Amino acid sequence: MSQSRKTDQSIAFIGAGNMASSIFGGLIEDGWPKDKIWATARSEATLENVKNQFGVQVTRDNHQAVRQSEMVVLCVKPQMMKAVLQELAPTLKETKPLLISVAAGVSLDSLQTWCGSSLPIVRSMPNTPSLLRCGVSGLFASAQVSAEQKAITDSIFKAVGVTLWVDNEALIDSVIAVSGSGPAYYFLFMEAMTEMGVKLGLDQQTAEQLTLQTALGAAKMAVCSDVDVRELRRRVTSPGGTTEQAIRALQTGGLEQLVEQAMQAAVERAAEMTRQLAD
Ligand SMILES: NC(=O)C1=CN([C@@H]2O[C@H](COP(=O)(O)OP(=O)(O)OC[C@H]3O[C@@H](n4cnc5c(N)ncnc54)[C@H](OP(=O)(O)O)[C@@H]3O)[C@@H](O)[C@H]2O)C=CC1
Ligand SMILES: O=C(O)[C@@H]1CCC=N1
Repeated sequence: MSQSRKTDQSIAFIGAGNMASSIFGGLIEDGWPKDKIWATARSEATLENVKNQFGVQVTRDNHQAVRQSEMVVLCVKPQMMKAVLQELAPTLKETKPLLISVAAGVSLDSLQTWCGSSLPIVRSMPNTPSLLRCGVSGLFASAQVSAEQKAITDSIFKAVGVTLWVDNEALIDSVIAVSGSGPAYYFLFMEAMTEMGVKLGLDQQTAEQLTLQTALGAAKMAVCSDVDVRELRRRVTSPGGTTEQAIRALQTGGLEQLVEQAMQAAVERAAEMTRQLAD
């Protein structure tokens, strides 16, 4: 269990979808007591699923969850955030919890305005591998967040992976482009490799297993090795061999430029959402 965490504190997740369940699933794996985790959602179906799968406390009443908790993790869609916070404002004013938002494209200024009182707020950008405690989260704290609250926030996200603090809020959009959205880029690559494996005559299951185990092995090597990924790639690429031809096809097809365009598009969308959602 993580050392700096105060296990007597309760934590409320407002929204119990993909990201919230990835985080509280990881927290439970890390030994966080289930009875100190609250999750809310709109539908009974979501709450029932979450209760059955994770055994956390559930309610459709956001106020009830917030009243029970010292920390509130906001895990609704960016477009829902304003309505949720404005509705919760009186309770937040009364209980003054630490707020942690996971939403892409919602600024600290907007969050502060919508909750109607000056609260300590952390913006986080985790990713879904948090469910397996293999996540990575970028974090940025508002000026009101104390050193102790920063340490607790850090321990929450460390329970589900690696944490990195950025010193400028705008960099959260860069974190989104790299690691928040990043798992989807790799999944797309895996989809394409599996599909081509099938076209090359392998059955679906074999193609998929070869692809996934290769992705896992490559990621593990990249993380564990003491040489960089360029060198790891060089070691696979025998001069005059097969990999050289495959890499040449990827590079002449514009892979690097495509990655740049994709990540730029993610950053631009985050900035656009920030402008659209602010008022
Ligand atoms: N998915 C990802 O990889 C990442 C997502 N994020 C951020 O996480 C946030 C959530 O995304 P994600 O988990 O994918 O979305 P989901 O749609 O999976 O989850 C949203 C949840 O919010 C609940 N909800 C909606 N309205 C309310 C309300 N008024 N009160 C309480 N709960 C409510 C929904 O309830 P119900 O189930 O009943 O509809 C649902 O459980 C977003 O802001 C996103 O930017 C950040 C990093 C990565
Ligand atoms: O696609 C999104 O907007 C969210 C944020 C990062 C990953 N999913």
